[in-house]
Amino acid sequence: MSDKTILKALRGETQAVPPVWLMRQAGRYLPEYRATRAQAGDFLKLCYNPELAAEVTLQPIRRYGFDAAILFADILLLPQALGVPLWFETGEGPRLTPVTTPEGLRSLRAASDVHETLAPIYETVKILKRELPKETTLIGFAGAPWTVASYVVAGRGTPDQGPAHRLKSEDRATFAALIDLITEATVEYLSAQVMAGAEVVKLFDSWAGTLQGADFDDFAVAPARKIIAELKARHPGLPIIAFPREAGARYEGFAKATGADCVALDNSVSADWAAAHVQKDGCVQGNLDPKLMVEGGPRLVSEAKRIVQAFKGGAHIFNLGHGITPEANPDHVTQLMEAIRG
Ligand SMILES: Cc1c2[nH]c(c1CCC(=O)O)Cc1[nH]c(c(CCC(=O)O)c1C)Cc1[nH]c(c(CCC(=O)O)c1C)Cc1[nH]c(c(C)c1CCC(=O)O)C2
Repeated sequence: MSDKTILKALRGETQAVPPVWLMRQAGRYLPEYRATRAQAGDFLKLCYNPELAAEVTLQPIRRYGFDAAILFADILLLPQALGVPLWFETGEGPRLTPVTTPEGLRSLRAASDVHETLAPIYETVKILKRELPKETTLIGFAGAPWTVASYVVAGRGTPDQGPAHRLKSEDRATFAALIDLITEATVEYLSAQVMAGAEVVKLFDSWAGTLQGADFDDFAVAPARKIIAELKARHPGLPIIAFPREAGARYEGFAKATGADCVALDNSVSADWAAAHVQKDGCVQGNLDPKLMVEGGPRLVSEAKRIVQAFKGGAHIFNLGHGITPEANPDHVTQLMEAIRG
C-alpha cells in the first residue's frame, strides 16, 4: 500500500495534518505560469504542448510542495476531441460552436475516437509520472457530463446554464444522447489518463448546483455513477474524487450514490455541517473560500485552521471551495501552507 498522504486520505485514513493541494494551483496568479503560457503562445497551445504543460503542472509543486499535482489541461478538450470547435476569447473565456440538434450530434465523433486529439495530454501525464517527487500524487481529471454538455449546448459558460436547461426540457432525447456520448467519451479519456500514469481521477461538475429535483439524479448522479463503475471495473482500486459544486444538501449521500471515494466541497456548505453529514461516508476535500487567497492575513489563517479542526475526526484533503483566482497573492499560499502544516 502506498504511503502517499493523498492516497491514504482517499482510503479513508484520518491524518494529524491533512494533505493539501489547490484547485487551479497551476494558473495565472503565478508569474512563472504567465511566462510559460506566453512561451507556448496561448492557453490551448499550452494544453497541447506536453513539455510545457508538464512544466506548469510542476511549478506550484516546486514552489509550495503540495501533496498532489493536477494534470494541466481543461475540461473542454474532450468536447473538442469529439469534434466541437473550441477557442478562447481573451479576457472572456471559452467559446464552442454549439451543438443543439440531432444533426449536430450525429456530426460528432464516436467516444472511442477521442484519443488522436488527446494523445498530447497522455504524453503530459507520462512526463509527470517521471518527473514528480515520489511523495506527490498525480491527479487526472475530466468535466462531468452535465457541466461539459452545458458548455457544448450554450457555446460558452453562462451564469445559469440556461441554454442546456432549455434543451433538456424541449428536446430531452437529443440532450440525453449528448450526455450519453460525453459519458462514454469521459470513460475513454480518464481510462487513458490512468494507463499513462494518473493515480487518482477527479470529475468536475461545476454546474451541478443548477440541477433541480429529479434532474440532479438523472444528470449529476447517474452519469457519475456510470463513469465511476466503468473506471473501477477497468482499473480496480482507482480512487475517484467527485465535485458536484453547489450541490448543497445533496452533498449528503453523493459518495454512496455514485461510488466516489471522496466528495469535494465548495465553500457554500459549512465545514461543521459537512463533517456531520458528508464525511461520515468517507473522505472529503475542501473547502476554503478562494477569496481569502486574495485577502491573506489573519482571516486566511483562522479560517484554514477552523476547517482543519472541523474535519479532524475523519479523512480530509485540504483544498479551496473553487479554483484559486488570478488576483490571488502567491505569498498568501505560503501563509496557508504554514497555517496547515505548522
Ligand atoms: C468549468 C471548468 C473549465 N475548466 C475546468 C473547469 C472545472 C472547474 C471549475 O469550475 O473551475 C477545470 C480546469 N481548468 C484548468 C485546470 C488545470 C489544472 C488546475 O486546476 O490547475 C482544470 C482542472 C486550467 C485552466 N482553464 C482555464 C485557465 C485560464 C486560462 C489562461 O491561462 O488564460 C486555466 C489555467 C480557462 C477556462 N477553462 C474553463 C473556463 C470556464 C475557463 C475560463 C475561466 C478562467 O479563465 O478561469 C472551463
